[in-house]
Amino acid sequence: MLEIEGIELRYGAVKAVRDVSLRMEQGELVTLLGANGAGKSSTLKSIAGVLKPARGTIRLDGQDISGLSPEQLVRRGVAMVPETRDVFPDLTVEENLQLGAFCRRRDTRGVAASRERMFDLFPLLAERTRQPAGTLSGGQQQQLVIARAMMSDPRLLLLDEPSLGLAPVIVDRIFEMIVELRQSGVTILLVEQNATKALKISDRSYVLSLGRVAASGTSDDIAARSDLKSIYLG
Ligand SMILES: Nc1ncnc2c1ncn2[C@@H]1O[C@H](COP(=O)(O)OP(=O)(O)OP(=O)(O)O)[C@@H](O)[C@H]1O
Repeated sequence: MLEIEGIELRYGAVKAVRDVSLRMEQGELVTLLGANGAGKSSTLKSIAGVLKPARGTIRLDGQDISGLSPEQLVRRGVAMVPETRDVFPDLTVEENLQLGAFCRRRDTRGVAASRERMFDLFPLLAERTRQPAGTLSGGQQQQLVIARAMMSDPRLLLLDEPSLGLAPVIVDRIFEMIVELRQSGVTILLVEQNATKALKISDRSYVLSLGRVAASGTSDDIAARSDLKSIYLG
């Protein structure tokens, strides 16, 4: 479904990613691990069209998508939940969710079905539809940004550090929700500092170091390699 070949990503003179290649099959849950600054977020941003590769290609279903805008990519089924977890604080939970469906406004039935699906998965949001999103707790806001991304009915969901800064009990719930989303058929690329938990729920993993792939394999194999821990734990 997704093939990244030899991408280089830059912020001006800074090379954030030097040479990353990765592949994902439809329905897989893949984790990207790496210390701070390894290039994980930049890789996600390039798939979502936020950062254009200076070199290399990104293909979705065999088509080169490296020049497309974030909006074009949402229409092609790619949604990203950035690390910044930014809700629209003055808008209600309901309004935040509806904004996630901006690219399928005419599909009223489909949007209503997605909304019901998200309320099943995130019952806390169903109880708070009229509440301004800025008044939700951190864990609730994380649920809202995942649900908002899911309102575009993506086939590929990019999740950047969904557990960051949350209490352990909430982190467990977020991980359960990721597993439920995956079971519903969404392909997921997950960036996580919480390596132990991420390796437990994912099929395969890539370990990034200084903008390159240092190792890749099944998550069980990566978890068993003690030599990699110092690389991804920093
Ligand atoms: N907006 C930016 N401008 C300049 N340099 C940046 C910018 N964003 C990231 N970088 C640099 O690019 C490199 C890779 O950053 P990136 O955020 O992709 O890493 P990461 O693995 O996601 O780390 P973290 O967990 O800290 O987010 C780092 O050296 C970082 O300082």
